[in-house]
Amino acid sequence: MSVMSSSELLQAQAQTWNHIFDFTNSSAVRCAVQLGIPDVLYKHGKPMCLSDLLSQLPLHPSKVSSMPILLRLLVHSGFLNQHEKDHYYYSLTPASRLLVRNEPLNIRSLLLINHEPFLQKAWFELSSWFQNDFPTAFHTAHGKSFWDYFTEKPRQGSDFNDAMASDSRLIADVFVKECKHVFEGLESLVDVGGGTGTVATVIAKANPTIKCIVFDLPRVVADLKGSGNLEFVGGSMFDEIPHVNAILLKCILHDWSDEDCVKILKKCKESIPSRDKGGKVIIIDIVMEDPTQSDEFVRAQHSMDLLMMILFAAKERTKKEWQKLFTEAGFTECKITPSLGLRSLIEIYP
Ligand SMILES: C[S@@+](CC[C@H](N)C(=O)[O-])C[C@H]1O[C@@H](n2cnc3c(N)ncnc32)[C@H](O)[C@@H]1O
Ligand SMILES: COc1cc(O)c2c(=O)c(O)c(-c3ccc(O)c(O)c3)oc2c1
Repeated sequence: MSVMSSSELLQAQAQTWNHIFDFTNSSAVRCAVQLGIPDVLYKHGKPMCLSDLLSQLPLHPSKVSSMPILLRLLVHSGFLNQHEKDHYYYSLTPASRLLVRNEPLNIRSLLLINHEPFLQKAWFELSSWFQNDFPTAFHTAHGKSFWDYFTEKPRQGSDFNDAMASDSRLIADVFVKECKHVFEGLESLVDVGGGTGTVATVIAKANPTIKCIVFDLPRVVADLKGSGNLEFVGGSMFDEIPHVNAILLKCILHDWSDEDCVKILKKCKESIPSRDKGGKVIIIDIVMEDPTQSDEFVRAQHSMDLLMMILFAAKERTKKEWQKLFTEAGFTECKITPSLGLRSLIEIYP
C-alpha cells in the first residue's frame, strides 16, 4: 500500500466499498417492490410527489421519515426517476416498470427468487465449494442437486417455475414477433425443458398450424393440461425426446456440463429429421464475449454465468465453445443471431 498516494488510496477505498455493497441495491429494490412502490407509481400514471407517495405506502408512522433514504438510493441507481419541481416527484424507469405487479411482462418473481434463502445459502457456500469435492455450491449447501431439491420442496420448485415463466413471457413475446422466420415450414415443435409451457403457449397461439409439445420432468408437467395445438409430455431429455420437426432449448444447455450438453444434443438429433426435411434445433441462450454487446448486457451475462456455476457447475458459453459442442454432437451448421437481448437465437442443423 505504501506505493499508493493518499488520493489513490481513498479512491481505492471508495471502489472497494462499492464492490462490498453491490448487493445493497438488490436488497433496496426488493424492499421497494415488497412495499409496492412501483405499483403505486404505476397506478398514479404520472410523476408523484413524495408526500402523496408516502401516504399510499403501507408504512408504520414511525418509519415514514426513513423512506427518502431508500428512495434516494433507488434514484441514484436508476431504478426510479426523480423530477425536481418545488418538491421531489418520483416516477418509474423502464427497469422498475418491469417489476410492477399489473405489468403483463413483469419479472417480479425473478427478483423474489433471487432473495430466497435456499438460493442465498448456495451463494454463501461458494468459497467452500472451491475447496471441497461436492459437485456444486448448491450441493454443498443442500446435499443434493438443484433439480432433486425441488422434488422434496415443491413450493420452492413452483417459485422457480414461476420465475422462469416470467423470464419466458418477456422473451417469448419478442421471439414470436421478431423471429417469425424460425417457424416457417414447421409442422411440429417440442420445447424441451419447457417448464410450465410459457414459451410454447405463445408459439402455439402465434402458429396455429404447428403442433407444439412441452416436454419436461414428469413432476413439472403432471398437472398441466394442453389444449388445441399444445400438449404436455413428461419424461427426461436424457432418455427420449418426442419426434418432431424442430426442437427448442431455451435456457437448458447453460445448466449442463459440456459432456451432458453433447448427450442432450445427440438425443435431440435422434428426434428430428434431416436438414432437407426441415429438421433443426433452436437454442435460446447467452453467447459470451460478443464484442457487440453493451457493458450493461455483459454485466448481466457474467452474473448469469456465475449463477450457472453455483447451481450446476455449468456456464455460459462463447461462440467457439458453442460450435465445439455442436460439432461433437454431429450437427453440421450453426446460425447465431443476437436478436434476443441478453440471449442469442442459435439455430443448428443436422
Ligand atoms: C432453467 S429451466 C428452463 C425452463 C424454460 N425452458 C424456460 O426458459 O423458461 C430448465 C428446465 O429443465 C427442466 N429439466 C431438468 N432436467 C430435465 C430433464 N432431465 N429432462 C427434461 N427437462 C428437464 C427443468 O424442470 C426446468 O423446467
Ligand atoms: C435475473 O435474475 C435471476 C435471479 C435468480 O435468482 C435466478 C435463479 O435463481 C435461477 O435459478 C435462474 C436460472 C436457473 C437456471 C436456468 O437455466 C436459468 O436460465 C435461470 O435465474 C435467475 C435469474
